Amino acid sequence: MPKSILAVNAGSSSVKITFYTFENPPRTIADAVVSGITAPPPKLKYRQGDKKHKEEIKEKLSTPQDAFKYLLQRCFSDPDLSEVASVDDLEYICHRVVHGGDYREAVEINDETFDHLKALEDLAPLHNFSALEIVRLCKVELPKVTSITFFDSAFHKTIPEAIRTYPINQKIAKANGLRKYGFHGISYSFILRSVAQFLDKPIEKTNLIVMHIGSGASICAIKNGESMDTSMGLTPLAGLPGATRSGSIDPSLVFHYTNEAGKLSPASTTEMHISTAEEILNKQSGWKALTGTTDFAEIAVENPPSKEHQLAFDIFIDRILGYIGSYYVKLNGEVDGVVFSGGIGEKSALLRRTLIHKCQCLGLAIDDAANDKGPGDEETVKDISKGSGKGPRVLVCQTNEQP
Ligand SMILES: Nc1ncnc2c1ncn2[C@@H]1O[C@H](COP(=O)(O)OP(=O)(O)O)[C@@H](O)[C@H]1O
Ligand SMILES: CC(=O)OP(=O)(O)O
Ligand SMILES: [Mg+2]
Repeated sequence: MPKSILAVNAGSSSVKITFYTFENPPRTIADAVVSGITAPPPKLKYRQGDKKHKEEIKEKLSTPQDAFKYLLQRCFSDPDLSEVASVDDLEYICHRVVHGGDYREAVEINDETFDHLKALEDLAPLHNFSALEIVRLCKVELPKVTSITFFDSAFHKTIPEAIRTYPINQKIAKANGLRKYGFHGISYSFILRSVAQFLDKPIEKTNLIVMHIGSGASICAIKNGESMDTSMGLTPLAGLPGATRSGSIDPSLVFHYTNEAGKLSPASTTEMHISTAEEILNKQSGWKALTGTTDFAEIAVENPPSKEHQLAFDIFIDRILGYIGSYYVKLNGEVDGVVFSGGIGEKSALLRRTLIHKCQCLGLAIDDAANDKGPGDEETVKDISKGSGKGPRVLVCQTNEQP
């Protein structure tokens, strides 16, 4: 039987896997996702051709590794999924790894590259740890299958020096790799390809402002088909707030918040070192700190249940607006499209409407009916703009972060 490719994406609140045929172009065989790992009970969604299935998971799955094992087990034991009945049916496993440091392209995992990625973990412990644990699990439990890691940061290798450099001592910056890397790049490159095709423009002539807004949220300015700026930085903490992340704040704030900022947080393990400051700003901030929920669907509602919910919504809108304005200017007003993607961007008509109404001065407008309807299941890109077709299009893109 022909072999398959397994793609894995361990996000902050979900693990998604997709099986593809090993051919060019690959065809999707099945995909499955466990979501709600940080807001139990976890939920399973499964799709194979026309067959769709949703359920609440009874088992306790508290880590992405648990979720990955659960997903693999489910798929291998599904009698309808005869193409992938066991490990022997897999040719490659492609892993999404958030932080690739100076790697500009994908790499095959061997002892040397794995060790290099482990060393990088200090820069992004909260984001690389889960994915690398899954890479390690595959190395040990599925040793015959080649693992390839694809990096979120690689798409942003084109960001110019003046944008990627922090104004700090450059000797220290270079020695410690302290610069803007940027993330969500697998998603941005999928969106760029899909939107350029939708607009019938060559990729290298396409200029976009793209929002990838989910539990982790970022925004990217794409000029002539290349990333020119993005809101995340050295780590995914910078820029927009998220489910549990503060986003950009005054860096001094953390020393006023606690005098233990530099100490190791209790969440650290022998393998993963996180400072108390990183723990607070990455895990105890964002919507969760403001409202108690990590689920933006409870916040983005017409009549929010509390004024804190309204405040969380208003803060998010304010921060996104700041970047749209800045990127519009950096792109010299030559913008083909403003694109919404990620769990919130794809599903919240209210957020899209609120935001675009505040961007009228840039010539952006949406068709309320098209916006309320959102994209259909099989629709990768949907145009929700109003008007003659002049000025930037407002689009929703159902992104695919599977490497
Ligand atoms: N209808 C909705 N309105 C607003 N937010 C939503 C809606 N549906 C899902 N979301 C939010 O999308 C986020 C998850 O986005 P996703 O991109 O899948 O996350 P991750 O960063 O884990 O990959 C969650 O905060 C979820 O609450
Ligand atoms: C880079 C990042 O923030 O990823 P996620 O959205 O999966 O948390
Ligand atoms: Mg995500």
